[in-house]
Amino acid sequence: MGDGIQVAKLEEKELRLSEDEVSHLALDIGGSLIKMVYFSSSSSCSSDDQENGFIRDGTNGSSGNLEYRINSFGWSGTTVGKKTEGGGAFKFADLFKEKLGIILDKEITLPPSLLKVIKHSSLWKNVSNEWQCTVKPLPIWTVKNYVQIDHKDLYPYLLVNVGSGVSMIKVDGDNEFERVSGTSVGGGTFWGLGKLLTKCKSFDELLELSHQGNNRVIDMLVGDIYGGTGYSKIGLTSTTIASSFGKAVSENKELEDYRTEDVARSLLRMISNNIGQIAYLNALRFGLKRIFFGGFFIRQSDEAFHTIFLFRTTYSYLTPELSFGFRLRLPSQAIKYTAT
Ligand SMILES: Nc1ncnc2c1ncn2[C@@H]1O[C@H](COP(=O)(O)OP(=O)(O)OP(=O)(O)O)[C@@H](O)[C@H]1O
Ligand SMILES: CC(C)(CO)[C@@H](O)C(=O)NCCC(=O)O
Repeated sequence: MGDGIQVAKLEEKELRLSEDEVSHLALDIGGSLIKMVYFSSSSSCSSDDQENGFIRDGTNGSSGNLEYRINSFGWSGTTVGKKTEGGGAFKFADLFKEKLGIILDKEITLPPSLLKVIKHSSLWKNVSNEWQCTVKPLPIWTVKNYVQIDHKDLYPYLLVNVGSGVSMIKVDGDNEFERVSGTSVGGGTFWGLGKLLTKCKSFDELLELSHQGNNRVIDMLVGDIYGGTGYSKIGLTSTTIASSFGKAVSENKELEDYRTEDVARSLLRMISNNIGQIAYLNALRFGLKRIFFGGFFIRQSDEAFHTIFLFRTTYSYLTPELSFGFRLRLPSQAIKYTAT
């Protein structure tokens, strides 16, 4: 049996791997999450994964308590190929060496690894132009299409990696790229601020809460300012958010008086909108026609991605030629949202 790719769930449990089981190990130690992939000869993974050469789902523990995890790591292989990415590969290199006797082969995730992923043909190979489905419950963005990406017409594009923070990279060719922008208001902001505001214990809980909320309870909308008319003259709709959390200014309420669901929803919309806007402006800045979004923040949340896409639909009259909103969800396909 050939090598298989295993995705390990670190969770809160100790993970024990032996050299016999693992031929290669790769870690991506980010600001919020550790992603781990290992190649095993005793494979029980699906043929699909082996064929694609990608992991199906690599969400693992948070990187906050990595020191504890390294100390309790039962594996001490030295001959295994060990590849690490992300800022943590640098930060924790000494700890890996001291505690585990492992010298890390470091690579900065952004952008070389991600670029390889985008270029990799298997990412797009099952993509169909015809496939469509209805996205609920968001009436404006009702159609999403899987799209075929022409590899010969890939560049230039903007890569927006939404992790703890957000990096925006202009990619001009196979190995030609430049980090052109970023924002500290990203996935870590949603998780961190959301935790403080709602007392949620986990990201999943916070995300789930946000799906049940109504942002209009706290956000000030254009219609709240203009009333029924007038806003169309400045190219806005009554439901566009004029000011995130703006209603809280004039209402005589404390945080506890708002439903945590609504707080979480406003936060998600605020952060996603901001990312959409900055991505959009950077695409305009460099005349880029295509934007890819990656990172675990949008991977996990359709709502976040929809909100980013909404930004595009709101301002589509400005740049009709811009293809906005290709989502990277490994190993599945790119999804393009189309306004109806
Ligand atoms: N199960 C999850 N647990 C925690 N955060 C999650 C989860 N799923 C998605 N996220 C979101 O993904 C973000 C982390 O994304 P990602 O793993 O791409 O970045 P990172 O590599 O940790 O950070 P960076 O690249 O900025 O160093 C979190 O801040 C959170 O918003
Ligand atoms: C620091 C990184 C690159 C770590 O991946 C990321 O979290 C990021 O791009 N933060 C935003 C930094 C800024 O541009 O303000």
